[in-house]
Amino acid sequence: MRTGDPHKVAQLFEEEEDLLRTFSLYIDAEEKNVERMKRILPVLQLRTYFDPDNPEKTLRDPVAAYKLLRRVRSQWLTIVEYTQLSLYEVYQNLLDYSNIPEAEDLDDAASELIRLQEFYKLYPHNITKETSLNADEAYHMGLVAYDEDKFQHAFLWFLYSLDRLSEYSTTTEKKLLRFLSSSAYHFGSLPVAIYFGQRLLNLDPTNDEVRVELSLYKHLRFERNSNPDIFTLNTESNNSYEALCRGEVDERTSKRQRALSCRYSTGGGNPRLMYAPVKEEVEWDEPRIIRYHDIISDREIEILKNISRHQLSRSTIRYYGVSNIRTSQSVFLKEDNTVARISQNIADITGLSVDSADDLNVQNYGIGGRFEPHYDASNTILTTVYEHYVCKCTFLINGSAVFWYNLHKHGRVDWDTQHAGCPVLVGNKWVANKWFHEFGQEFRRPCSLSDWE
Ligand SMILES: O=C(O)CCC(=O)C(=O)O
Ligand SMILES: [Fe+2]
Repeated sequence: MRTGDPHKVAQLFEEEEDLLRTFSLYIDAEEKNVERMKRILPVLQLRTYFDPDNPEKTLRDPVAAYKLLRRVRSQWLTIVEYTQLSLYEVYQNLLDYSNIPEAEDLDDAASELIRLQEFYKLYPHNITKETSLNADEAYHMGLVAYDEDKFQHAFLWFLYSLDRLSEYSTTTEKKLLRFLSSSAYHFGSLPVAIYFGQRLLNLDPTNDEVRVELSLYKHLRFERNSNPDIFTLNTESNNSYEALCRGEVDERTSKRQRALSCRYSTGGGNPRLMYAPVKEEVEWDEPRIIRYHDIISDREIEILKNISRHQLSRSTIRYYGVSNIRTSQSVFLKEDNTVARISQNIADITGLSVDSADDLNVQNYGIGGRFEPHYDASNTILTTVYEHYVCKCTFLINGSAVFWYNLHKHGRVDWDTQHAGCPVLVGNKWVANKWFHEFGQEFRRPCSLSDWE
């Protein structure tokens, strides 16, 4: 179960409510049953009282034996009847059918959080500003990071946990110190490993294992000269996609952007746009990326979301199917009034024919949802209508669309059109894509033999 799937998370809320409600019903039913059983017990006891027999007599007297047999059988039947009224089994079945997160689901959710932390270079205190974690929860985060060999993140989570340790915590200072020391060691930060190892030894002086480890770390300290700073996340970027998502746009980009322009466009004199020209902004020169502002209203966005919500299924990518490269849910919408109006609007603005285009594709990304760098082109031209989207050139703008050609006029792929959907950090993101095909545009975007177009 991914926490990034908004639908599943909403379901879990219902599940939690059901669980507590049925538990309360079950307790009421059991309580009634226990009362009933308590009432029948003295009745059964009374029968033996009024019908006393001693063992020797019963052994001698066949009538007494017969009466005893009858009585015991009747008691047994009563007990069976009363205990069968218990709802225990029914309730157990109910529990079996409920969709409760498994231990692996918790690990997956923690793992997703850690991925986001890595991606956006977030410390535990950054990611827990809104919702803090207690010592046990933070300890679990640390364990998952540790298992994935992400020792710096593990260390920072164990430290966070240590800070929040209380009398209610299940995890202990000893456990945390042990993991802090060991994470620091694996990260290569020996002085820190020694510091926490020493603290642990002070707390637990008879622990020989710790003593041995500590002397190993001390020994190694003199052999190794680099001691990376485990407290500070490395913000130097090695991956431009991640850096762009974090908003670390370089100076060159912003200079280039300042030169770009903004205007009202009528789509080359399209009558439908004469009185309501569209705000057109050139956001990038090569490839030419144009943003159309306010081309979809909040109301239309709501309609698209409502139509799509129940039809969404996990997005796929060509040749791979379902993949972690693209973790959204999506649907190609059949034309209804709103969808048709949006398509027509896109056609008017771009001057392209929508007849050969794909249906409007609506995508929803939950927390952590992303589409890693890719090309859309296999003879397509892309328009994206979106909410909450960070692209190469700019930040999210609700209700606007960006447009670019994935293909040169000479028909080959423009390799500069690689793009991505950054992992969602809070809330969820909706976008809509309209992919045009090269065929059908012969007269609107004629091809060219020039290598420069
Ligand atoms: O979700 C995004 O922001 C990008 C979507 C995209 O590139 C695609 O679906 O091809
Ligand atoms: Fe794409």
